[in-house]
Amino acid sequence: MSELLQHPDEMRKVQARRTSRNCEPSVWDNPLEFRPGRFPNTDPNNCFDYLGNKFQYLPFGSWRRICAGIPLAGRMLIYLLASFLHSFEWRLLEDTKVDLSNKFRFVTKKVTPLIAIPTLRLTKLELYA
Ligand code: HEM
Repeated sequence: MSELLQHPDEMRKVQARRTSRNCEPSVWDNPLEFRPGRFPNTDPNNCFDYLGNKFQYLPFGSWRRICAGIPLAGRMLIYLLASFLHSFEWRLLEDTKVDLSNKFRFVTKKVTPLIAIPTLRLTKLELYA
């Protein structure tokens, strides 16, 4: 990855150069590659913390209006995902190909919605209560 951008003026320049696919190779190493492992902040040298200090990655906003729910979201999202994976088998509709392309609007959305079908995998219905 190229050098980090930390100043708002630098970030504005980057935003101005952004392509319609919302990717910036000078900031992100191979930005179109699906590589979720680049985000977790387990490595102290990793710049991708989400606390609003690094302007190339602001999923919760920054500064005065930064998301008030970061601590809750940080804990709950993992729990929610783990519960979904633990409690259900997931499959796609027949002949579905996963399309990871996105459209950049106010929020980034998938071009093709992904329909995933859950089926129960726990042994007792009470466990879903
Ligand atoms: C993955 C989950 C979440 C994401 C990605 C997210 C993202 C954001 C973003 C981008 C903002 C706007 C920041 C700005 O204006 O600069 C925001 C604001 C806010 N979020 Fe979240 N949020 C999440 C979960 C939550 C949760 C769980 C809560 C509360 C339980 C919450 C409460 C708030 C509040 C109250 C604001 C307004 C803060 C203000 O304007 O002062 N968020 N969030």
